[in-house]
Amino acid sequence: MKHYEVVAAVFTDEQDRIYCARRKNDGELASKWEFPGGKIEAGETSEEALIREIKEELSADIEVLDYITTVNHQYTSFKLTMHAYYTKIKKGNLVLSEHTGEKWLKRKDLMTLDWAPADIPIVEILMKNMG
Ligand SMILES: Nc1nc2c([nH]c(=O)n2[C@H]2C[C@H](O)[C@@H](COP(=O)(O)OP(=O)(O)OP(=O)(O)O)O2)c(=O)[nH]1
Repeated sequence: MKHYEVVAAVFTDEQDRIYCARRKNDGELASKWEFPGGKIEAGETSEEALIREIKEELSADIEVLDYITTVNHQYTSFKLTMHAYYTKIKKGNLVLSEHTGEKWLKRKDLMTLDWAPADIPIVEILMKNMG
């Protein structure tokens, strides 16, 4: 069984809305919503991986802020360990290239999306931390 170690970015805007991105329509997680990010490569720290992935996927330079949580999830065809961090855009806007949709949602509305199952514990934490 494959085991992926992944990092995920939680962006908030000035109204404390959270950035959500929809995956492509293929594979086990087709069209599910997620936090942007991806697999950590050999020799990278979580922070380096997150900065690289967001540059690749969304063409933005970011800063990694507070650690949120780590989720372990067993999918049908692979096992996932995912570390989530609050992040901030340093330069540029988020420009979609690999995702098929994006939304900025208030924390209380996060559960209206069809999330990748591994994201549910992160969404629950984000909803509990409502100011
Ligand atoms: N980036 C990200 N990946 C997530 C989340 N939730 C979740 O289950 N995943 C899964 C989907 C993928 O299997 C893996 C992330 O790796 P990835 O984004 O590099 O994977 P991928 O399958 O889209 O890309 P690839 O390896 O085929 O190029 O983690 C999430 O919130 N963000």
